[in-house]
Amino acid sequence: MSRLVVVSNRVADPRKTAAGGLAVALGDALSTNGGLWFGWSGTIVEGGTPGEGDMQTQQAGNVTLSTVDLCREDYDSYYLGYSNGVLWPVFHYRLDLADFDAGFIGGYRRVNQMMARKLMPLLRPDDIIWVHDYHLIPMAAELRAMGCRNRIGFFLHIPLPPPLILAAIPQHEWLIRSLFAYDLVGLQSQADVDHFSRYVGQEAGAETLDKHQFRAFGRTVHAQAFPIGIDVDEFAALTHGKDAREMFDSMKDEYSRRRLLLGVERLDYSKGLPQRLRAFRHLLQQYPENLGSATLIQIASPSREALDTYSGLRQELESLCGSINGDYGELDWMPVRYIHRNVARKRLPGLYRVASVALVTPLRDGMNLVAKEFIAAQDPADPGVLVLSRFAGAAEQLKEALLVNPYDTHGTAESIQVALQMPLAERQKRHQKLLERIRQQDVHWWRKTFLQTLTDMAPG
Ligand SMILES: O=P(O)(O)OC[C@H]1O[C@H](O[C@H]2O[C@H](CO)[C@@H](O)[C@H](O)[C@H]2O)[C@H](O)[C@@H](O)[C@@H]1O
Ligand SMILES: O=c1ccn([C@@H]2O[C@H](COP(=O)(O)OP(=O)(O)O)[C@@H](O)[C@H]2O)c(=O)[nH]1
Repeated sequence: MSRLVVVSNRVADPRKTAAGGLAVALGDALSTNGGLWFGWSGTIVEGGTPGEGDMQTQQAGNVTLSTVDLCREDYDSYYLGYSNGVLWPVFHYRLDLADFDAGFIGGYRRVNQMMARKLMPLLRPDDIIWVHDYHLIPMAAELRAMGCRNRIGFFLHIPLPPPLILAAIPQHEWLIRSLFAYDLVGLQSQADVDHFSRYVGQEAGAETLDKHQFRAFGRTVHAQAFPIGIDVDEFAALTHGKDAREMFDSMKDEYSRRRLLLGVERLDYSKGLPQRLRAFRHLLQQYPENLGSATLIQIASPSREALDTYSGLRQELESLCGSINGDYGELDWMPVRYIHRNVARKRLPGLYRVASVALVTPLRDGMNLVAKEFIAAQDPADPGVLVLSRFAGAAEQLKEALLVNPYDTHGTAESIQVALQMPLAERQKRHQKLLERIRQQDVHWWRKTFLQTLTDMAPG
């Protein structure tokens, strides 16, 4: 059997819990059959040389972790600058937040070249290589230029926007041409595949060979949706673990008297947090029976804080939470409990299970694993209700959630009220169907279908 080599910006010990959907899913994918996980170490070296970085290797069970340090200049231009200052906002349809500083692209290319140079000697001829996410789009092209003939697949964890939004990136043509160095390109949703198909047709004159095969730049690439999932059984088991039980026991008394609404995410502008808080304020104003009862716990874990857009968002959010508590709070009840810290993943199931309603209302999201974790953690006899943005990748699958438009404050507040009032029989029916869906396409399905499709392909 071929060895699996996973390449991603974030690398995490699969035996430990990690925040961020990508690290969690890849840890799971690798620990099934073992392999090599290669990427950034998370270390930033002050005063180091651009394009250079020390490499460390360690063994974590059956997974070898090989990671490379980045110098400050590379981190600033590759990670903060191009990946999270250009690609992240544009791919999430936020041209207004992009910083098209011409200096960033040099660092992005330099780090991709360095990563390819460091990875090349570690590769064996029959390795299957699986590259992840927007940080590393040119990785296959760099490896091919160094003579790599292995099968290489790519998975984009974030949305792919429509052609005219993508075309705002000065290097859009080069980025998409780079994707044709892969044998297989995986996307989260059918909407993303449609955008890819339209882009390559309109901007690159690609020939569509069949619904998955596109020919351009002298190469054929296979592009298909592989919606990422979670390990449902592992997550359900976590729900009965010591940490989750402690969390559940400490909360259940209070929330048997009140109603808990829950939001869990990185503090990111793609997650629609200010819009959600405005909808919650509207709920309290419009449906006063919720006063003294409905409580929103909002966990917003720190993320990419060196970028101004993220620190500005934090201020906006804190001001909104403060004003809702100031306007509606009582001595014995505060409507919003806001936590700007990461909560350990093993404790989250206890919180999910106490909640009557989960608010997963991103403005755009590649998938959103929190939505799936919430479903997995519910008690089927008395399940909570998922309020889900129609703009999350997960909405293509989770049709029995209450789908909302997060830009519509009134409509979202009304749906939250419907969720709070939903009769038990309807909650059970919706939950049963949602659970079936996340079981059908879980993280094992995701790994197996992607890798089987890649393995079955003749190397290009
Ligand atoms: O590595 P960070 O900069 O700290 O950010 C964390 C991760 O955020 C993004 O996650 C995405 O992947 C999830 C799993 O497929 C998906 O459910 C979610 O919708 C995406 O936002 C990012 O794509 C990862 O590269 C980051 O590691
Ligand atoms: O305080 C937190 C916040 C989030 N997460 C985990 O981080 C992942 C977030 O993945 P998602 O796909 O929802 O969004 P992303 O952050 O990857 O954009 C999920 O597994 C969450 O359980 C966590 O462990 N602690």
